[in-house]
Amino acid sequence: MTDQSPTAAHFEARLRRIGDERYHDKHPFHHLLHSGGCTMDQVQAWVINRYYYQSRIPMKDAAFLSRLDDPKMRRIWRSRIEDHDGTDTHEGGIARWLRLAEGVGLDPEYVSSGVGILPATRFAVDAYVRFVRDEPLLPAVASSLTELFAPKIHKDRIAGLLQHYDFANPETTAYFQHRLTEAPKDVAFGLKWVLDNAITQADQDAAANALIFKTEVLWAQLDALWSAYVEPGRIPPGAWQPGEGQA
Ligand SMILES: O=C(O)c1cc(C(=O)O)c2c(n1)C(=O)C(=O)c1cc(C(=O)O)[nH]c1-2
Repeated sequence: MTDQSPTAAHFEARLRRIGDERYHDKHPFHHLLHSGGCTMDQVQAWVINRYYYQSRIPMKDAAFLSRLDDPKMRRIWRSRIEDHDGTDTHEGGIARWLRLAEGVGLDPEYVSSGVGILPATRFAVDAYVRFVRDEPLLPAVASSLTELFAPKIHKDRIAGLLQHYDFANPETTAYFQHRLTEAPKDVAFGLKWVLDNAITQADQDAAANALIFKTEVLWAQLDALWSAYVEPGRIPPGAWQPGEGQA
């Protein structure tokens, strides 16, 4: 925590508590994945579905950017889009995710087509894009603050994948390695902005509720994955069937 008023410190602690209680690092699917317990079908299902989240992140950031009238804030925020889409000289997160897809045996064209995404994943991710597009700026920024809690899960994931799965190597885990520097940069700006702009109790409640909403967007995706591909293994009509989309 930085130098701040007691009210801001109290509010920041409230936001961090939401992560302690609700972030998706506590979901059993992540425990299964990071401890080496996933079958390759389950890993592939995760890579396919999580790609949909990845692919929508720069779209939600573009929607957010279009609402900003401050050029300084637009300049800061647009780096998030470049982190995912890349630039002429730097590869972005989407390309890195597709290398992970290839590494686990999937056809990257199948993965990027969006075919076979679980319905609940699509609904949750689309709800996040709409939330950021339509809600006031304060909750829109606050909803990105789950990234406060992401570096720990990315570190756990890199270590867990490297230890337990043959497909894991510096190339296939590069996506997570890059997020270790990208996410803290984003969140340093986002957290300060939220703390500076959430003045009233109603503002703070709106920001906290936005963060809770986002933890639910993440949790719902893993619940969907679990029910389709772990237990009871009920794959919804139209969703990916193991064996489809192979490289
Ligand atoms: O692997 C993860 O657990 C995880 C979580 C989150 C998150 O907390 O929303 C993001 C990411 N990864 C991520 O890689 C990423 O680029 C990202 C962007 C955002 C966002 O809300 O703008 N969250 C996340």
